[in-house]
Amino acid sequence: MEKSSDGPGTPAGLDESVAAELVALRDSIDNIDAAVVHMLAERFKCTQRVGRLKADHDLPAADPARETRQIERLRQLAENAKLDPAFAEKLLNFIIAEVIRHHETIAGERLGREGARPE
Ligand SMILES: O=C(O)C(=O)C[C@]1(C(=O)O)C=C[C@@H](O)C=C1
Repeated sequence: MEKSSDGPGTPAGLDESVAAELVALRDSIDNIDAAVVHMLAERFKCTQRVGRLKADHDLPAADPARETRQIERLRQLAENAKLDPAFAEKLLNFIIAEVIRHHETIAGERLGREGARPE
């Protein structure tokens, strides 16, 4: 049987059909990862606008009631999609924590500019 000895990232000595399947699966993973990055970039564009809106109107960075609804909704979506709901919740919390950090930075920058402004 033919053995694959090269190919980027495929172990030497791997059966060719196995190597081909691995490459095909990794192609799909790369496409999915690219989609995730683009989706996240779009989400952060939205949340940066939310952050500016909140800073302009003196609203708190975090909205725990909204987060509770998002987590409930995402857990349900995950369950329907056969994805571990606990993982979905952890991922959303991770993203939201970063968003809140951005909101706080924006609010801090606004405050800094106001403080520097002559009365
Ligand atoms: O919807 C908001 O108020 C946001 O600031 C966005 C967002 C989110 O990333 O989804 C982030 C922080 C809030 O606690 C809730 C939700």
